[in-house]
Amino acid sequence: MGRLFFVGGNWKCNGTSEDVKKIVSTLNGGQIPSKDVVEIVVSPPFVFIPSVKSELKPEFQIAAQNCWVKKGGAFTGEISAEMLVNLGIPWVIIGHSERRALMNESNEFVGEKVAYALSQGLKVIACVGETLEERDAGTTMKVVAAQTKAIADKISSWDNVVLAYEPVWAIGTGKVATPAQAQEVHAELRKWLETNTKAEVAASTRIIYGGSVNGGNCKELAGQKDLDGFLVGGASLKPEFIDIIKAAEVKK
Ligand SMILES: O=C[C@H](O)COP(=O)(O)O
Repeated sequence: MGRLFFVGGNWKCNGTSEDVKKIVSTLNGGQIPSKDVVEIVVSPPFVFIPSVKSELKPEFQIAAQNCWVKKGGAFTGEISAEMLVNLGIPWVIIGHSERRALMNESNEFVGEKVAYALSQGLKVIACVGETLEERDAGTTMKVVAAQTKAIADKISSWDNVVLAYEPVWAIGTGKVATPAQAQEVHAELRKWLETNTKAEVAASTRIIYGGSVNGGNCKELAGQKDLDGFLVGGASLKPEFIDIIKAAEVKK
């Protein structure tokens, strides 16, 4: 079976309730390809999830931006996977580089989180990616392989995982990876999955790209063989997110 193009919009820690209303209205008014062409997920900050969920068209699914590593309890400030399931939120982003860097989330911790979220029935957008120093040192593949291995070591199925390759140097910088740079890492990641999991997992797992994707560069990126979609930050707050969703048509 082919890999359904996937576009995620990560709103990060942005917006007021007024901003959110505007984004929702833009998304609801946009002409988007049908569900057999693209799967779309938006990830608002936790506090806005219930209103966005009730107001957005059903073509847009919801992802949380994080969840706790195990069952909820005395963990002040955290949101548990069980709570997301309880609210009918199907997806969660785990291992975003901002959390790895700013909250010191290690590869192992990210692997545990992915496993726990999956065990509760959530689908996971699992993020990996190298820093500029790591790329310059020629260690990109070593870094993303270690991040992917820490996840693979903890899970028994990749069915509900989308792997997001997000080079840290391209996030929020306007410095997008070239289509060739993105394709190279995506192909290597697929090869890693083939060698270290199963050929079927490598063939069916969607590997999406994130890092300064916008309405202007999305089509060429989408044309790359091993690139199965996007995780979009800044541009997911703007009307051009609709154009990025439409890039799925390149794969038809
Ligand atoms: O999760 C999304 C990524 O961090 C990309 O963010 P960006 O599109 O603003 O570079």
